[in-house]
Amino acid sequence: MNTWSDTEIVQKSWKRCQKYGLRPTDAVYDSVMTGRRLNEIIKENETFIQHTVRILEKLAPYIRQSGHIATLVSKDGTIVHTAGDPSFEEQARTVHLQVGTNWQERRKGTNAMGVALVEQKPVRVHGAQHFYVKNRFLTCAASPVFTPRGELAGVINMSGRKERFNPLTLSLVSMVAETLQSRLLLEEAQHEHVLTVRELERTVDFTPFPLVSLDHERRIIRANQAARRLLGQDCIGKEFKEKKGFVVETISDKTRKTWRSVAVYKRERQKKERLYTFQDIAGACPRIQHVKRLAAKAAMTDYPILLLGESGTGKELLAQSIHTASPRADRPFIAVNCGALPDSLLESEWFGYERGAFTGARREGGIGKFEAAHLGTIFLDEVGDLSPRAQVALLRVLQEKVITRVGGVKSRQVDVRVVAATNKDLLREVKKGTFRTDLYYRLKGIQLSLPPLRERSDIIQLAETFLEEMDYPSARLSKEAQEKLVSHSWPGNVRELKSALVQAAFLAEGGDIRPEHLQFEWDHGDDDRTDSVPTLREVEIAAIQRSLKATGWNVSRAAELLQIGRNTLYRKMKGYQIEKL
Ligand SMILES: Nc1ncnc2c1ncn2[C@@H]1O[C@H](COP(=O)(O)OP(=O)(O)OP(=O)(O)O)[C@@H](O)[C@H]1O
Repeated sequence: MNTWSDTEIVQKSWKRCQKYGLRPTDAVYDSVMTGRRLNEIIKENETFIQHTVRILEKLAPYIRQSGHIATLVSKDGTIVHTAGDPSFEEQARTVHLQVGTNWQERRKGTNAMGVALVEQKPVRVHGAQHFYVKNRFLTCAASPVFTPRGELAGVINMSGRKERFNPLTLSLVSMVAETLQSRLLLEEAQHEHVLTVRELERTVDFTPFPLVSLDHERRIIRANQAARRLLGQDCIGKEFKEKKGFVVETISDKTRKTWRSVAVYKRERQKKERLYTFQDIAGACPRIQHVKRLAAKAAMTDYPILLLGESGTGKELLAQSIHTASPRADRPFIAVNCGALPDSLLESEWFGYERGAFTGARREGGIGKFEAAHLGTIFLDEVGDLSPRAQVALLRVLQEKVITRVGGVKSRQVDVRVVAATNKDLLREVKKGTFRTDLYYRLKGIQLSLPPLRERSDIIQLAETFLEEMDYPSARLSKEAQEKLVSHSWPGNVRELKSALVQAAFLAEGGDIRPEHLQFEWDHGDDDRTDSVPTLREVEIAAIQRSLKATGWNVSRAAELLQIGRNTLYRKMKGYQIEKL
């Protein structure tokens, strides 16, 4: 700061003082604040004072030798701390250069502390530049201090007798001010850091995925609740041992010198496109084991297989597993939904069509399901729902092993292995005359029946296996939840079980699954009134319509909501004549 600008700043200050009505020769009115009010101000400036004390301690020998005292001033002008030459302190008191006095320009006229508060820059006021005559024995230099957010925190000042003037004092107060600012900034950064860590800890505790932070020696420094449940409540500080499902990722700072790791629980999701194998069929129940054994044997033959079982018992899963275990494994597996097909589309869908076969047909013609399955396996799902016409068509292709595309004349050989499935009692349909006897025997080379879930002895193990495979690995079944699972009637079988567990694991938020987390679609409790009971048909129609409306008529998603198979839904829609308007 040069003398010229000092002079200019001082002149401006004098003008302000005159405007306030101050006169240089007047007695200065000082009220020295003490007691509670002073304590309050000191408390407000606590951090500021603590940092100043530490810095001034280092400068104490110089300040003492220079015959000055240093003062720290709050942003409202009150001196909140002093340090320096005791011999000068006494004289300083004559003008109340002491803790508790306010040195605002308005009160004490032009002075370095007051002017620095107004101008918010470093300033020197020497001897006669002071407005009040009484203060003219002083030489003072002051610098403002700002908070990390750029707000004025106060002023640091050094005052001495004018004979002890030293041009470097202004630089010194500026340096002290800068050091103070750095300390305030550092402290704020530390606070921020602590807050960020706490915020992070709270947030990660709410995620059901286990998350662990490790130091550079792979010791656990943080673990969320889900991880603590998995690794033990006392895992902090212990060495992290590789655990199945955890993937460790290393994080380093910019210098690449400091680093730590996070261990995230990531169970690889099954690839959707992959066909199921026998390994995917979970269950320790002797009945399911028996079916698996027979199916594995049957896979090696070329006999047709008929799978029987309620909806959601795993018929398609078993059909795919038979294919993948068979010599045809590297050939196509084509699934055909027999219930979903109107008679008018049957032939073109199954046998294909030649170009120009019908209006709207693709130019190049289309390949049918049987041709697509050539040398592989065709899975005829919901085969019990075939119309009489479709039954005839199927019987023919099974007998002759040739197909003719719609609009074509050429016969084509097809070599397919047939696996059919139904949730109907096919023999009863045969007896009723709704299913052809000859077709029944064609399909029933080897018959396998899948047990309904309520008759299986491994519901709990099955549920635990599914939970393990899910994205909520820490969810465990409480005793009471296990009892609820076992006593449920499982109309939707394994599909319903899976869906109920996804919902339960989600509701449990990483904790144990309790009975109230298990919600079954048809579980509405007891209602004793008989007059308002809707018929099952009404309930079904309403549920189907609601699910279709909710999913914008996406049949697959509606079926998921209803926890029934897509095929079953199609069948029900057909039966109840539910159509999109
Ligand atoms: N034993 C099992 N192990 C693992 N998952 C199973 C098992 N049984 C069934 N599932 C699962 O249950 C769901 C329903 O199985 P799938 O579609 O094979 O039944 P479905 O009997 O063909 O049903 P629908 O007759 O309604 O078509 C699928 O998600 C399947 O993976």
